[in-house]
Amino acid sequence: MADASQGSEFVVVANRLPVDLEKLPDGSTRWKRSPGGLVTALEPILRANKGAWVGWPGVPDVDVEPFYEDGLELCPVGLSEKEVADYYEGFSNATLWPLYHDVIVKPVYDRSWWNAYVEVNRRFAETTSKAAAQGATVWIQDYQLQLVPKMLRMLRPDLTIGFFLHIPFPPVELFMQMPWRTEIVEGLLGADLIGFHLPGGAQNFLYLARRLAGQVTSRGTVGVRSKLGSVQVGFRTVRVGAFPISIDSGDLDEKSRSKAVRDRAKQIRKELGNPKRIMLGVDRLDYTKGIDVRLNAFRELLEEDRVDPVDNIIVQLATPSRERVESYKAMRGEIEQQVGRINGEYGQVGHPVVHYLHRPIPRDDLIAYFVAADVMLVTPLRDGMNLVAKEYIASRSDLGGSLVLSEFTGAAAELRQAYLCNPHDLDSVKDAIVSALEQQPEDGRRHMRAMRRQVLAHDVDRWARSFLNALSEPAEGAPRHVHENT
Ligand SMILES: Nc1ncnc2c1ncn2[C@@H]1O[C@H](COP(=O)(O)OP(=O)(O)O)[C@@H](O)[C@H]1O
Ligand SMILES: O=P(O)(O)OC[C@H]1O[C@H](O[C@H]2O[C@H](CO)[C@@H](O)[C@H](O)[C@H]2O)[C@H](O)[C@@H](O)[C@@H]1O
Repeated sequence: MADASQGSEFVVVANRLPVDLEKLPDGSTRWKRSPGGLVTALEPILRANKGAWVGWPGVPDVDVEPFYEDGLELCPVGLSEKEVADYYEGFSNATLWPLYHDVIVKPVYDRSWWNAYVEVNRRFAETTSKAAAQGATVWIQDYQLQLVPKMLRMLRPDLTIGFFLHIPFPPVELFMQMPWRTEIVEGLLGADLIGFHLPGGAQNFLYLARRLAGQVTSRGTVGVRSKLGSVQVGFRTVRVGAFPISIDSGDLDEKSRSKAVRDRAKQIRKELGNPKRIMLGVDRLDYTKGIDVRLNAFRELLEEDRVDPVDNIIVQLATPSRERVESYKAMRGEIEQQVGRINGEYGQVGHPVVHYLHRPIPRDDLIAYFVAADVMLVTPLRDGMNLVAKEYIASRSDLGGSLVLSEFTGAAAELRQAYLCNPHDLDSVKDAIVSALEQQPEDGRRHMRAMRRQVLAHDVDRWARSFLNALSEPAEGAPRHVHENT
């Protein structure tokens, strides 16, 4: 820590540090960038605020002291092999993740996973309590740490505590399945401000806080009364609002104009055999992302002769994710089978129609892929925001390309000029793909210009400032509960 005796004035707390420790075959280790949009969004904010980041170093059974990496102050929370299995893979990603993403796969409710979740949340709260200076601002991130706000408040009542949920907050009918629903709502209510991507999530939470308040009161613990935009917890007011996250759009815009990225984009097209149209998917390999949906839509379009396999190809870049969770293992197998089937039926020797990579791509290379792609395919069944859609738009400084975007992403609330589709309706996805492929250049430029205005004006810095400004306002201040587009 910068000054261990005093702690930091600003602390971000997230399940993962922005870097993961990688163990190499020769036994040595190195730090590499962590996967996912949360890290993409928060890293520039922490750099700008010169704060500390509390998180897990990404591998089990390592004990690392606080350290500096590339100018960031990092405070690791170690997890044992069993805690990774029960807290991260189990309760976070086989219980909460599917429950909060519309139960696309069935959530597993397991008491020993819940116990591990409570224990690890306690450890995060304790580490944060030591890292934060007197009166500091602490910003807790995401579903893995929903109990930390209350635990931290009990340890350090002097702190200002914000919480942001990066995934959808489910409607009451789904959330009520959760055996530990009251504990989770009470955990979140330890914060001064709770942020969601969209007003719908904030409304769902307010409704639940109100509903579960009855149970809390009747059990004789703290009474909670909610109104639009805020919840009264004893003498404290907890504010609840919508803050749609974004990206460092200026940086992507600038990089996309560089000669190096332009040249690499041309080289990518050449490497792919200079097809007429390149469609691109970029995702963590997650069942929420609808990678199977876009592949099915493409296969049917080829089958129906609506798309020519010589002229049109898909590149799917998929970062490995949560590989030991059963539903992720199964999905990987299914997607790889789909890719094999489409290539077997429609590819030529040396000319597949689906190019699939199961690995993370270096950042600059990724921007070059965005620049090279005629159509970006973003088809999640459910997604809190989806930063990839915004990254594609920010990278199209040439006003080229078009975006096929699922209505079930947070990004769809802002990117209204995309070819919107319902991923549960394959015809809708197929029609959106065909419209995007056949888009007239002048229409494309108009759509792209409008979407770029939105993404460039609403960048990650603005997101963080609006959340942190609201957090620093006195609790009596007007409740924030508006999406900037609504
Ligand atoms: N194959 C990949 N290689 C490199 N980066 C990737 C890859 N897939 C996704 N990413 C990055 O990870 C982040 C994903 O964020 P987002 O779309 O919000 O979804 P999530 O956080 O659920 O993974 C983006 O910054 C994106 O560029
Ligand atoms: O840490 P992992 O288990 O490897 O997962 C990576 C991250 O995935 C999720 O990202 C979400 O945050 C994005 C930014 O707000 C948002 O655009 C996206 O819709 C979400 O899915 C997860 O919420 C993070 O905690 C993970 O770090």
